[in-house]
Amino acid sequence: AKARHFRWEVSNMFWSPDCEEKVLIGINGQFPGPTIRAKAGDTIVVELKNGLHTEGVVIHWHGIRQIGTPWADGTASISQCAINPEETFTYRFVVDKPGTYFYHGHYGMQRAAGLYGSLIVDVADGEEEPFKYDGELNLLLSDWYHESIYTQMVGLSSKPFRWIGEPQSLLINGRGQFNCSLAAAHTPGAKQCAVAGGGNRHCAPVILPVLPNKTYRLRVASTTSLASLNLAVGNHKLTVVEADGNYVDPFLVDDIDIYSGDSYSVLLTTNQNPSANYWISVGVRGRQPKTSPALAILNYRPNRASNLPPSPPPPTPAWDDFARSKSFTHRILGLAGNTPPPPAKSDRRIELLNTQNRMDGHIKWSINNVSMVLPSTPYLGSLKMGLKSAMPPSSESPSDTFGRGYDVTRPPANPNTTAGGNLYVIAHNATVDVVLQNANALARNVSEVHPWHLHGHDFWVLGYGEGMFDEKLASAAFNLRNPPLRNTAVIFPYGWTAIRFVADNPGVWAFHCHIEPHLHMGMGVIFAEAVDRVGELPKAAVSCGATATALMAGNGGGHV
Ligand SMILES: O=C1O[C@H]([C@@H](O)CO)C(O)=C1O
Repeated sequence: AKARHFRWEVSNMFWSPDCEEKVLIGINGQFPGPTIRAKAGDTIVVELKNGLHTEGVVIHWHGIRQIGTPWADGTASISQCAINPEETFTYRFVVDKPGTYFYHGHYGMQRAAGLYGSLIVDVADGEEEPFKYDGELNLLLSDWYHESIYTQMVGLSSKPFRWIGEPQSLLINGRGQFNCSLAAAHTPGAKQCAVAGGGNRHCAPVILPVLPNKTYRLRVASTTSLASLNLAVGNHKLTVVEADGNYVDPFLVDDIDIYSGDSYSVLLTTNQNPSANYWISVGVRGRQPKTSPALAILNYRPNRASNLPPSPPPPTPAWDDFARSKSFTHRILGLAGNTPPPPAKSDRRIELLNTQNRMDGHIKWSINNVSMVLPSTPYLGSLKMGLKSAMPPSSESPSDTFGRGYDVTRPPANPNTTAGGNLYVIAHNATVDVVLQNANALARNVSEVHPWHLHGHDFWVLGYGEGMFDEKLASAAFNLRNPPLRNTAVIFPYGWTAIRFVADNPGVWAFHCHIEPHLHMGMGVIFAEAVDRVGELPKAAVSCGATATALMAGNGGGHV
């Protein structure tokens, strides 16, 4: 294992991800940010300079558990103080497990401003993947808005509420096509996009060169702000082998659904007519699509990349065919002999009702009727140093359950909600079940998809169900034999999802809907786990707010 050093500077820059020029957040002049490639067991060291001039920044290493380094998780207000303009913070952490990961901003809505990139961990020397392939291709998927994140955030907290709407473009490796289609020949009324991006290097479509009769590992991750996606490759089937940095029991599909926060590896064999190229198409699912699919070209060499595929791009399944989405999701299972089974019993069950609510004329998302707000002093420091005053309003223990009388099939009878910290204190090494219960939103006959992401852990997905969670029926149906390990799990409209994790990683960890505006509107909770066991905190992680004041007064108590 070795240490891999990176020196990065985050800055705003002009960029044209879909050929329309906007300002986004890049790293070292690149968008998406540089790809980190490492081997399992390596230590990653990123010296991150904030070149944004007027706002803080942090970076979260999505899917990396940060075992023993909770201060490097990169969550503002939770694991560290945001890095001030012109200052540098050093992230140092071990990537202990091979897999397909990514990193992204976790302060305000900076992820949606383009602050993201890929993080790929190969097996350690001498180890082997449980499948074979000849080559590898990487696709980082995102969605893109033409309004700035500042306009979006003001809208979300305005009275009346202004929703961000659907994205203008979908991006593959940061490249999209707005107002035109690469496949205009097959898309009535569409204007043909220039194949090379009309000379604009930012939006030239992604070309993936392959050789015939080989097997490729396609790594796919989604860091969308809102969109749930579906990816298909014309004429080719896909074998799913990895989800969120964990191997799965391989299964063959025509296409994959991918929610924000998910990552997959799929194997693709180039066994089609070698004289043609093929489309890779990424479209919207789960919400009424108003965004054109993003297209990339699977380029069978030695064909020219500019030879557009002769057949139409594979269609995205109907956005509201949830039965199809569920059957895909239910097929994801742990790999026998590789994925450890979950503990047979849990010590605690936390049931979280997800509702859309009103608060003083604003629209919010609430968990057990409390909409999450974050404190000005990050939790990891304030809890470690015992500073109660640093907590957000009404951070008294939130509830482990919600009233079973709640009707999840209808808009809330009383939509009023309050703000709070949603801070759950979890005992060291406890086995915890979390049941995420979906419900009807404010509008009638609307219940949305929410992908929930847990920091600091992988969890087993024990099961999915429809309607109100029923303890007796559900726990009998839990899959304790071969559930998949993941870090992100979706709740389907009007349904519930049950997960299990072991609290074996002291720290303060966010657990939240990965849809950027939903988190911004309060859709999350915090798990504070055995903070007394956390090692000495780097000073830079606590040099703000009440922890800075305590340190100046000499009350650090040896915690930093
Ligand atoms: O949080 C959301 O708000 C809107 C809508 O519910 C209210 O305008 C929407 O589609 C969301 O996902």
